[in-house]
Amino acid sequence: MSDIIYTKVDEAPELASASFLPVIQKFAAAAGVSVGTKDISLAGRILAAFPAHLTEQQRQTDDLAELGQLVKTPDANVIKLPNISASVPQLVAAVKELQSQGYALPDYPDAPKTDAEKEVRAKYDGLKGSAVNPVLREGNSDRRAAKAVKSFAQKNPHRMGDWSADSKTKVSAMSGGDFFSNETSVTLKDAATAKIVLVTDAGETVLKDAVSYPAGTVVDATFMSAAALQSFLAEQIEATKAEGTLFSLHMKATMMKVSDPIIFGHAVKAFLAPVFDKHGDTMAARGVNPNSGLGDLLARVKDDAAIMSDIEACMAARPPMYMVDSDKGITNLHVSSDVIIDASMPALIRAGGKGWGPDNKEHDANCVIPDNSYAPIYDESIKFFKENGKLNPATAGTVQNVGLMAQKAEEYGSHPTTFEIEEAGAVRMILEDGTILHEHKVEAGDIWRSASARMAPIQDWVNLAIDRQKAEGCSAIFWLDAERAHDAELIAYVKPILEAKGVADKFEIMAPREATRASLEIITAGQNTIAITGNVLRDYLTDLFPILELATSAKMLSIVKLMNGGGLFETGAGGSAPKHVQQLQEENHLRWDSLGEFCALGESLQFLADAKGNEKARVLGQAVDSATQGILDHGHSPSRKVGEPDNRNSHYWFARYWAEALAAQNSDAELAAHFAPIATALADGEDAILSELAEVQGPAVDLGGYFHTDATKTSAVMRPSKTLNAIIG
Ligand SMILES: NC(=O)C1=CN([C@@H]2O[C@H](COP(=O)(O)OP(=O)(O)OC[C@H]3O[C@@H](n4cnc5c(N)ncnc54)[C@H](OP(=O)(O)O)[C@@H]3O)[C@@H](O)[C@H]2O)C=CC1
Ligand SMILES: O=C(O)CCC(=O)C(=O)O
Ligand SMILES: [Mg+2]
Repeated sequence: MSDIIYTKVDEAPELASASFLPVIQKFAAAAGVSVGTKDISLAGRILAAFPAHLTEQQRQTDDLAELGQLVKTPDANVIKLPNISASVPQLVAAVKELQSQGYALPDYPDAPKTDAEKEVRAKYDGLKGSAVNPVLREGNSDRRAAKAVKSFAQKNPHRMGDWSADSKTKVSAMSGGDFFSNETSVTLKDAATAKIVLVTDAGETVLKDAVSYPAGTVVDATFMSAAALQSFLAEQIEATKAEGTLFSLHMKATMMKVSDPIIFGHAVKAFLAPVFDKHGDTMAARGVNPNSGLGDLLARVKDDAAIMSDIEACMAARPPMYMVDSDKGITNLHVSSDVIIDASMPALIRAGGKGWGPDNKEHDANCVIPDNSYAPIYDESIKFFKENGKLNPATAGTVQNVGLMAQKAEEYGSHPTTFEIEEAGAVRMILEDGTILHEHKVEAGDIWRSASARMAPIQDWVNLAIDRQKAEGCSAIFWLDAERAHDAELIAYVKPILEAKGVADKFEIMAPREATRASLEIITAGQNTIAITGNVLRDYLTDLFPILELATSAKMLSIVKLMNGGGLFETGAGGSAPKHVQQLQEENHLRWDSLGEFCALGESLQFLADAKGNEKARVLGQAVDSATQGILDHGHSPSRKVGEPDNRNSHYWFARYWAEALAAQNSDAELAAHFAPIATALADGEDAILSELAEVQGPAVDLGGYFHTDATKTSAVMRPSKTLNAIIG
C-alpha cells in the first residue's frame, strides 16, 4: 500500500488531477513518500460491480471496498477528492457511455421482473447517490478555512448580490406531517437488534430484519405523510404564482438517496398534475417515473403530440420555474441531482436572494424545502440579510464546523432503513425482547425512516469540539434543538461531557434557527464561531458559510480524523462542478481551483510525518503551505474566462513555489539540494511554459468520454507544456 492514497474521481477534479498528480508524485518521491491512486469514480465503481460481464482486461478491482477497509486502520492516509453522487439519469448515462466504449454492461432495469434483472438492479442501486463518502467517513468532520485562505478572501472580497428589505424571496416548509414533526427518539441502554415491520389488517410484513446497534446508540424514527406533502406542494405552486416569484425546490437527492428522489417525484407530479390526471396510464406504459425527473419524462413522451401540448399548456399556467440552465431549458425539476440544497441555497442567498428564471433573468424565488428539520437555517439567513443587507466578506469573521459524521451518523446513514409504505397500517420497530421502540401510524405512500447515531462517534465529536474550541478560543455553539426528539438525546450526551471536562461555560446550545442568527451576528461583527452540528447541518453549513465568506466551499480545509487513528483529507466541500468540464471541452479552459487539493496535501504530508516519524514528509508539507500562500499572494488562482490563466497555470506556479520553498529551507540539506535545480528549471522555463499553456486555449477538445475519459487524451489535454513535462517527467 502506498504511503498516501490520492483518489481517482470524475469530472473537473479528475481533470485537475491529470495535471497535478504527476507533480505530487515527483515531489513526494524525493522524500521516499509513495502516492498511489484508488478509483472511486462512478465509471470505475460500475465496472468493478460487473466483472462477469467484462473481459479479463476490462475488469476492475473494487477499490472503494479496499478503501473502506483501509480507513478503519491507523495506516490510512487518504486524500479524497469530490466524486459524482449519481442520480438515476446520471447512472444510466454512465452505463450508456461505457457500453459505447465496448463494455458489455447490462442496461439499468427500469422495472426489473426476473430474478436476474432484480439482481442487476440491486447492484446498480448500490452505486446510486452518495455511495462513496459514507463508506470512507469513519471519523468526524473538521471543516474550516485555513488562515491564509480566509485572510486572502478578506483582502480580495468577492462580489455579493445586494439584498433589499422588500425582496419576495422566502423559504417555505411544511408546518406538520413532515419528518421534523413526526420524529421520536430513544437512546438504547444495551446493545440491541431490531426488526422493522409494517402491521396492516392483513398481518405483519417485515420491512427490515436484524438491524443491530451497540449500547448507547440514539435511534430515531419518523415519517413524512404523502398526503400532507401533496397538499403542501399544491399550495406552494399556487402561492408562488400569486406572489410572482420563481418556484424552486431544494433537496439532497444524492445523500438522501431513498427519501429525497421520492419527494422530488411528488413535486414533478404536483407541477404537472393535470397532465398526470389525463395521461397517467399512457405515461406509465412508457416507463415514466416522476422520481427520475422532468428530463426523463420528456424524453419518454416527446413523440406524443397530445401529451406534449398538454405539458406545454400546463407549464404556461404554472409559475415560472427556477432554472438550472435557462439557455438549454433545463429546469429545477429535470434531474433530481441538478439542484442540491447545500450548494443551491447558498448560491441563491449569495446572489441577494435571486435565482435564474426561464427568461434568462434573475428573480426572487419561493424556496420550497418540504421537511422543516433544517429549512429554518435558510429561512433565518434570508430574514437576517433582508434586515441587515448583504454580508461584507472583507470584514466578516468565519464560521468553522465540527460535524458528527462518523459511522453513517443520523439521516445520512438512513437509506437502508427508509421505506415508501405500500399499504396503510402501523410501522413498528421492535427489539428482540419484544419491546416496541418506535411506532407510527402510516398511510400508503408515506415515507418512513429510522436514523441512528452511535455512542463512540458522539463522544468523539464532543471531544473534537472541545479540542477545536480550545485551539481557537472563540465562540462555540452546539446547533441542537432541545424541543426536537433526536437533539434532546444528543444534548443528554453533550452536557455531562462538557461538565466533566470543566468547559461547559465555553459552549452554548441553541436550536438551528437561533444559532443561525447568532452566528451571522458574530461574523458580521468580525468575530469567529464554531458550529458544532449533526451530519446534515455539517453538510449544509460547510457550503453556506464558505460560499458567503469565500465565494466557494472548494477552498475549505476538510479534515476527517478517523476514529481508528488514520487520516482522511477531503478536498474542499464542493462537488465536481460539471459546468467546468463542459467549458474545458468547448474551449479548453479549466476554471477548477485546486486550492482544496493544495490544503489537503499539506495536511496529509504533515499527518504522515506525525504518524510515521517521517521528517522529510514534514519538510515537504511545510513547503506545500508556502506554495499555497504563494499562489494566493501572487494571484495565481485560475480565472473563469477562456484565454486567461487556468487550473494548469496554477499547478505550474504551485510546483514552482513548492520547489523554491524546498530549495530555500534548511531543515533538510538533501531535499534542498535535490530541489534547487528543479526550482531553477521551473523559473528559467517560465516564459516557455506559460506560452505553451496559453497557446492551447480556445478550440474544443476531446477527452474520449465524460464519465470514463481516455487517459492518454486527457493527459495530453491537461499537460500541454512540453517544457513543464520535461521537468516534471
Ligand atoms: N464530496 C463530494 O464527493 C461531493 C460531491 N458532489 C457531487 O458534485 C457534483 C456537482 O455538485 P454541485 O452541487 O453542483 O456543486 P459544486 O460544488 O460542484 O458546484 C457549485 C459551484 O461552485 C463552484 N465550484 C465548486 N468547486 C469549485 C472549484 N474547485 N473551483 C472553482 N469553482 C468551484 C462552481 O461555480 P461556477 O460554476 O460558478 O464556477 C460550481 O458550479 C454532483 O455530482 C454531486 O453529487 C457534491 C458535493 C460534494
Ligand atoms: O457525498 C455527497 O454526495 C455529498 C457530500 C457533501 O456534500 C458534503 O460532504 O459536503
Ligand atoms: Mg456538502
